[in-house]
Amino acid sequence: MATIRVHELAKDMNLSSKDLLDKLQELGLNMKNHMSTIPSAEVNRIKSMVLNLEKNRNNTGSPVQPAKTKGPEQRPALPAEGQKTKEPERSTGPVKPNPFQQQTKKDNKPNQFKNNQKQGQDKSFNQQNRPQKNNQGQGHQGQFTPNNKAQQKPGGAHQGNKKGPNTQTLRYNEPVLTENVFDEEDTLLNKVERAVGEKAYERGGKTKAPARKVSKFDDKKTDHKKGPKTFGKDRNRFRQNVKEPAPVVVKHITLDGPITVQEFAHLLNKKAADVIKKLLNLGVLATINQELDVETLILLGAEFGTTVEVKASKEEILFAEEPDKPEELEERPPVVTIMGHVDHGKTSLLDVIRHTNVTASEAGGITQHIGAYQVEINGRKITFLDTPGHEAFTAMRARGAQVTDIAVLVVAADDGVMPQTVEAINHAQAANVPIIVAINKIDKEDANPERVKQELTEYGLVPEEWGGETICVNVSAHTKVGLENLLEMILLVAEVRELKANPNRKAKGTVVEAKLDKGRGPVATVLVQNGTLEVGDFIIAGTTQGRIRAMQDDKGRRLKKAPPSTPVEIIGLSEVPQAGDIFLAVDDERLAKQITSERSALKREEAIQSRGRVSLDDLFARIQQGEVRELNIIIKADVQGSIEAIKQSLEKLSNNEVRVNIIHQGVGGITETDVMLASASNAIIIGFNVRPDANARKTAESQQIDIRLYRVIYNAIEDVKAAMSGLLKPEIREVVLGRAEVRATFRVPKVGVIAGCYVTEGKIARNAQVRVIRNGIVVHEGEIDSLKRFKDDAKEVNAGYECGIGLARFNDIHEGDQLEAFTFEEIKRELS
Ligand SMILES: Nc1nc2c(ncn2[C@@H]2O[C@H](COP(=O)(O)OP(=O)(O)OP(=O)(O)O)[C@@H](O)[C@H]2O)c(=O)[nH]1
Repeated sequence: MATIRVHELAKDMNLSSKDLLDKLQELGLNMKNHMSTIPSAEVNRIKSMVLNLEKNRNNTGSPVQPAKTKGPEQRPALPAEGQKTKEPERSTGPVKPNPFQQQTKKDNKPNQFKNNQKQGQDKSFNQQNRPQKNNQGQGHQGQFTPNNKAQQKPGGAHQGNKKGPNTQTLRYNEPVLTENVFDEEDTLLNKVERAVGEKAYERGGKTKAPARKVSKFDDKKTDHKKGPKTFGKDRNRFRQNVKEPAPVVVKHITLDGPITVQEFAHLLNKKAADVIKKLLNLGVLATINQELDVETLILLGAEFGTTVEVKASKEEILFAEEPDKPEELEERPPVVTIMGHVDHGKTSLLDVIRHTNVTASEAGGITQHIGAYQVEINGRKITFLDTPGHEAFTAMRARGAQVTDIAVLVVAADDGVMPQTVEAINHAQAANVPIIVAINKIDKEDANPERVKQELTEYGLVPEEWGGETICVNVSAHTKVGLENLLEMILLVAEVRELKANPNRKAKGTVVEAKLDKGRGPVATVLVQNGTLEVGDFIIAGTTQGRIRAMQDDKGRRLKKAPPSTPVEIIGLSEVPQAGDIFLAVDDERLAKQITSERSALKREEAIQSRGRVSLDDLFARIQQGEVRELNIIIKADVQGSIEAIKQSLEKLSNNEVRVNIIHQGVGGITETDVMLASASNAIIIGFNVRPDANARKTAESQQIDIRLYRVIYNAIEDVKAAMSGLLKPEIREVVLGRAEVRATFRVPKVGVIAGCYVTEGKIARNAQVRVIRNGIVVHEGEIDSLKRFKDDAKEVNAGYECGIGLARFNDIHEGDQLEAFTFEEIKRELS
């Protein structure tokens, strides 16, 4: 279940986390701190509750809004029970009247509220009054009227006025019913609110209404409107239950993270079987030792009338710092990445920009390679990232760091749009980064910038002069023509984007490059993205930490401070971090060390997250749950024609529930870059007559990317179609046994060609199927005819050994080919 943190919601609502927390507190929602989680499904509802709270406050004159007279300053009106401070763990906070109920129909409110209205005001009434009842803990005969809520506050006996179902008093006196009234919209928030109410009720009321007994009726949809029969029956049952000794009900649990069913049952003071039963009601099938994620625990706790709070890790608290206020933000230089096809002039362009602008302003300045550098144009700075564009995008984005503000796409005017140009466009578009096209080499005779522009339109980049939005600049890295214009355009785009950061806070940024230097130890080039990094700061980056001993910029100058958008080389870290790691300056060393040790826990979380990756196997279920609205696909194939055919057929599969997006396509084998893009964009990869290389396979495995390989286009389309409609049944799955490299070939008379191979991975088994891969493309698939170690037949040959392989009915084996042995495995379909 997706959740959102309080601070994120606060940011979204343009409030400080503290303000929002106060408001939530006021609404009786027990959020402990800005890292507390709110289920996404409740966000809209909470928003409207908070907004209504504001509205009601402003609306002070209205006589029909008694709740506003009970603002936070009126809290003492509620009984000031000592427990609140004595037992913070068990306290659910002051329970305030819910302004929710003061909505009028014309209010623009979420469905939830509309339903509340439909179901009767009793719900809001209960929400409002039960706590009050508890607070007073005295008999109350239910003289409640909407205009007299303030006077009603002290009320709260358990014997109700049963004059009729339409009197709020009646409902007020029937806590059992309140459980059922919410059935239709029994969301987590409702449950939490109820838990809040019940807790208060229990503390103040003379009867300890056992939440467990109440929950007995949970599954019954007891709608009081249906008639008094059910109502009375349940009430009687409730009364009987009241006489029993109340079980110890745990009202609040604080957890550090996920725990098992058994552990949770123990904390709840319940039998594990009861917990498993409740889980079943929630649609979760779990065993006693199964670990439950925090969202499930919160939901489960609510089922038992227990609020579950999950403590944010130190790291979470640290990373989720208060958002900057608009007045604290200052303009920062744009961070630019240069991308493009091989040999189109990226390096030349970067070099000429750097040298022209560096040497001009820094006579004799030494430029050194630190993976990023800054240039100054008309007093304004631009930061260039010197890493290959797609790496900057995918590697860093895959780690959650978005560093680039603008992508400069270099296209050679004499060559036009090429495969890597398209790849670069796809990467930038997937990252939502604006593209400026630099049409390079215009000094060449056969340069044809107009043709380049024409070609670009096919990829959605329509030049400005043709009525589009893409800035295209003609340049030459050789003659330096157009360079200034290009830089000005970068600044223009930066200005439009209003790139800002707060220099007056602790630094946060991304590691761009890192290496181990013999003399200096771990050296990292980092890009400061917010705040100011200073010598002496203690930073953490990935799983490493350390105090910055020295900093220098791309010109080799020692720096004491690095403001936002500055790339600097730092020394002082204990280990080499990874490019793409987010770094953060922290206040003390102890905390930093604690946090790096907490990273392992975070890794576990990442593993859980990667389980959330899209795969064809569970696509349907996830579409049904509303988790997947778009199916991102990367297509790699042996020829362009196949790509087009697959693309068109797949795009046609889009329906109302899910849209099929081909985010990248290309001719050739599946590479690590494809997998990284899939990882960053949560895509699946479809390979047609191509294979992933070793790195791609490893990365796909670790990132849990679904790679589907096909030899028949129809099968690919059918699989996606079946997955989208929940009919996919991959009973048989291919298992790769190993790979061998062909080092030599021998023609044996009457036998055919024998490949002298070296097994590089896994094993080659005699009875396996084998495919011949040449430059990432499958050229043959068939059976092994012979497998020999020296002169002897072998059943299988393991990695690290040489062998001779003959293929059945196939002799066109070349030196350098890869032979991949595979077999098929039956997969038992799990019931879903
Ligand atoms: N005539 C001309 N040649 C250029 C220009 N820019 C680059 N070249 C030449 O094009 C070739 C490739 O340039 P690079 O800068 O290495 O291209 P690249 O895109 O960085 O190439 P990779 O690093 O291999 O991806 C070199 O021989 C450059 O001299 C230009 O503006 N005009």
